[in-house]
Formats: sequence, structure tokens, C-alpha cells
Amino acid sequence: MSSTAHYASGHQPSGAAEESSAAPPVSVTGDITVTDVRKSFGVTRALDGCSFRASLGEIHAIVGGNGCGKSTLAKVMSGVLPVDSGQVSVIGHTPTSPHEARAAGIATVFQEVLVADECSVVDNLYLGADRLWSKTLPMKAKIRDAAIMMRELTAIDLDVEAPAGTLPLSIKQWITIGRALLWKPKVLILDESSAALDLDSTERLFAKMRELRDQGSAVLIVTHRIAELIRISDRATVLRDGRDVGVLSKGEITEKNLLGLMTGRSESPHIPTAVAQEVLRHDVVMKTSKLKVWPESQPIDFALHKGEVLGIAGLDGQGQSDFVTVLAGVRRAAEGLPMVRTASNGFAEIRGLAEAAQHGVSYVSGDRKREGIFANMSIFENLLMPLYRRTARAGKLAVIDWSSLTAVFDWEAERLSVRMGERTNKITSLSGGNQQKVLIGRAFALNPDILVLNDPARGVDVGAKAELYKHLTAFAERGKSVIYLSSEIEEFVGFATRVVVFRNGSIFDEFAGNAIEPANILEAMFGQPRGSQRRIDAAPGEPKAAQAKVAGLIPGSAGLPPWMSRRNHRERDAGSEGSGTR
Ligand SMILES: Nc1ncnc2c1ncn2[C@@H]1O[C@H](COP(=O)(O)OP(=O)(O)OP(=O)(O)O)[C@@H](O)[C@H]1O
Repeated sequence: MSSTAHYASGHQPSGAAEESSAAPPVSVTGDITVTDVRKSFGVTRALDGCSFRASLGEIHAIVGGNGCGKSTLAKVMSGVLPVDSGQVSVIGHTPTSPHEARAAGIATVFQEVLVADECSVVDNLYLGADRLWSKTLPMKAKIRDAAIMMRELTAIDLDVEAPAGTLPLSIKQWITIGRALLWKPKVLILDESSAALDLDSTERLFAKMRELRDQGSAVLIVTHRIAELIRISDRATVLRDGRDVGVLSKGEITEKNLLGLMTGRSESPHIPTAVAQEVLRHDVVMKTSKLKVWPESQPIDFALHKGEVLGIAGLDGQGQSDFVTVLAGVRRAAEGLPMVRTASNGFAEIRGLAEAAQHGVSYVSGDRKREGIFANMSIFENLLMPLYRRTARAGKLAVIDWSSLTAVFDWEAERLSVRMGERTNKITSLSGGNQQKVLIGRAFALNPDILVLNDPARGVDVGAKAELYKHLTAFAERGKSVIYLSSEIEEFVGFATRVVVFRNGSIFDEFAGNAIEPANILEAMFGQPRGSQRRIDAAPGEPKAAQAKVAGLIPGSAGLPPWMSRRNHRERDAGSEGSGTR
């Protein structure tokens, strides 16, 4: 393993780049050199003498725990943040604004999915581009290019003229990536850009990254998905507490080496073991009977047991996310209602969030920007607001019991290791992963009986993830139950009691015990049943439509989600086999 990197000093800043109305201007004058950079926010030292060096023609990962300064490093290289001291040179430029960075051939996809909901997909793709080369492109050409780009990235035909607000988070994430790729950047910086993508989508992103690298660009990625970064990166720089602590070359990039550098310790925090199955004989605490997520999808009979950690998997758009939001009362199913066990041992229907909360069901969204944080409120308020009313002392004035709230805050913030300055600071002052921890803390603080988590570890570092599994396991051992949707299938191993895999808006397969293996889950996600459920929706000999569903990645013709293109809907309505969508 390389020791702490020492870098040569960077190129001198070249000043602002010229604007151009032609294709993106790129003048390659050197590589990427960040030297001894310091950047503080008040008392927080986000970068504390950080150095980093990457070359054109490589995929280089920037790795480290939540709050160690990765996004800040990405932002200083993208002209979003000025440094307090030190030097930044990216292909000969020191951009002082995102616009300058873009003109220099540097494109960044930031961690938060920045999409204007009310604008169309095409407008979102060209957002901010109108002062440069795309100004001259007629709308028709933009629509054509947008459709091609989105098809390449998502493998489905999207209606690019539809408003982006109706799209799932993963597709919005693709828009932000497509926006950067349209520029054919010389340096592409991806800050947690695969965090909302499923496995197959991630492969498409990787193909794009390799293509760019092979054309001579540098691709810098920030990710907490260790298995992915091991596969894709040529080199990795590890940060800890705002400093670079080591550079790993391809063969050295292993989970053990990464964790050792990230934490400064050598032990691995997560040792997978098969999870005991006795809980599957315990009482049912939540169930559905003939519930249909989409009007045309297969009905779902489902049961969650007391003490169970149930994993939920599926390729994007297969209904798993809709299902968990139905269970949590966030949305209604096309048919049927989930039922939850009541204190008197009967079952009550969940018709909305209020009933879910009343019967002890809490929800954590992975889409923290849209469904989670209150951006204008403090860290404290964000973690505890749902408790304000509950802890109000009886009486006319209903005074909030601040001392008990403070105790809850301290407990949750400490056990989830939320890295923060003052608790009264706005939640947006926290790094992305730490914001997510606050949302998880909020759900725990409500002391629920059933926790429904929708890809909660998105952007959470590997150490904190292991802690989260520990807390959730302990929670389940206290007789509570957990529903855990993840787009990262490795998460289930050694943690979930059972995993159900969704296809076409319904449960397709199910795994328990030692069968909870990434390879098994993956095959089921792609339509090959390997578990106990064996709900085969396309047996050999079935017509081509079903075979296409199994072989391909398209959601089946049964119950296409509404954001797919008009063309897909027309094909479905005409009884088409849908295989033309790829
Ligand atoms: N605008 C800001 N105001 C105040 N503090 C900030 C701001 N931006 C970042 N910080 C702080 O700087 C530190 C580094 O944050 P940064 O977002 O760079 O971390 P990160 O390594 O990207 O974390 P994550 O993996 O959670 O995304 C954190 O402690 C964060 O709270």
C-alpha cells in the first residue's frame, strides 16, 4: 500500500476560460492537482491540508467516511467553493465558478439530485447550457439528442417532454448524469452519482465512465459503494478528517485496505453471518392480501413477522419502492390496503401516514431532499420535530419538554455518529451522509414497532452502514420489525432474515437463510427464479413477450409505470410485446 501521498505543486491558474458557442472547448494542459488545500466552514475544517492528484485517462475514486471532506474537495475542483489556502489546478485551470469550470471542460454531478420538477426532461438536461454551445441547437435537435442520451443511460424510452417531477429518483439521477455527459467533459466528477441507481443502471454508468476514460478524460468518483468502486477504479485516494491519507493503485483497492485507511484501524466492521430464521415462526405484525401496487400488476400476499428484518430488492421501476411507500402509508396502492397489528391484537388498515404513525409504523426515505429533510430547519428540529407534540406536557400551554427532547437528540446523534458542528446549525450544513443519519435518527426517536426504510443507506459510509445494521438488528431483537429496501444487494447478506425480489410490480421470488446471496438475488432481479417463491412469470415456451421480460430489463408490459414514454404505452395498449423498448 502506498503511504500518504506527497504531490508536486500544481500548474499555475490560467484564469477564466473563454466562452464559446461551439462544442465544449477543451485544452488539455495537464492533469488534476490539488495541493495542501484548506477549507473551513466556521469552526468545521472540511479540508485540512488536503492534497490530491489524478491523471487524464483514469478513473480515480475519492473515498472516506461521512463528513471527511470528499464533496468539499469535489466542489473546490468544480469552482463551486473557493479555497482558504492551497492550490487547485484542473487541466490547467483554477475555476472560480461552475460556469468557468464547465467552459474548461470540467463537469460535475453533485450528490444532491438537482432537477427542476416543473421543467421537462429535455429542459433539465440543457439547464444552464444556454450560454454555451447548445444555444444554437434548435429545440427539435435537443429533444432528439435528449431522447437518445436518456435511452442510452436508462435503457428505456422516456417521454423527454414530460415534466421531470413525475419521475422516480433514479431517473432524475440519470438526468443529472446526462446533463454532465452531454458536454463530453475532459474531467467528469461524480459525487455519489450511483447512489440512487440499481445494479443494472450502475453497469451502464460504468460503461459510460470507461468510454470517457478510454477517450482520454479523467473520471473522478466519490462513492460509498465499496464493491462498485473496487470494480471500476484505476486508483483510489482515501481521505480522513479533511486530509488525504493514502493512494491505492488498482491491485491494492480492497475493502480491507480502504477501511484500514479510512478508519486508521485494521479490523473489518462487518462480518456477514447467516441470520437466524426462527422469527419467521413469530406472529405476523403486518400483512397484505391481494394488494395491487399498480392497476395491472399481480396481487401481493405478504406477511411481516415480529422480530424480522425483511429485505426488499428489485431492478429500478419494478414496484418495490411503490410497495414500501404503500406499507408506510405514504401512498395508496391501486387495490387493497396494508394491515398492521393493533395493540388489541386485531389488524387495522393503513390508509395514510396518520394511521401508519398511530399504529407504530415509521418511514425513512432515501430521497431525503424530496421526502425527508426540512432544509430551513436546524439539525435538532429535523431529528425531533415529529416528537414535539408527543412530548408536550399536558395542560393548556402544552409546553414542549426540551430536556427530554435534548436527551433523545444526544442519544440518537451519538449512537449514529452524526458528525456536526452546533445542533442549532441548519441541517444543510451537514454532509449528505450525516443528513441521512439524522433522518434515520428521527425514525428511531419515534420508537416505532415497524420501521420501513427505503434505501436508507444511500450516501452513508461503510462504517456507519455497519453501525446501522447493528442498531436495526438490535431493534428487531427487541421484538420490533424492519422492512429494508436497498438498491445495493450486498447490504442484505448477514443482516436480513428474508429477502423478497420484485418484478413487474409484484413479488417474484423470495430468499431466506444461506440462500440470501448476491448472485441469487441478482438472478431473480433479472427474472431467473432461484429462491423459494418461484413465481415464474415466463416459463419456457411462453410467448416472446414474457421471454423478453425475463431476458431484458424492461418492466413487464403488465403495469408500466406512468413515467415511461407514450410510445411504450401505445405498444402496451396495442398488445405489443414491448421488446422494442431496448
Ligand atoms: N456549507 C457548509 N456549511 C457548514 N459546514 C459544512 C458545509 N459543507 C460541508 N460542511 C462540513 O464540512 C465537513 C465535510 O463535508 P463534506 O460534505 O465535504 O463531507 P463528505 O466527505 O462529502 O461526506 P458524505 O460522505 O457524508 O457526503 C462536514 O463536517 C460538513 O458538515
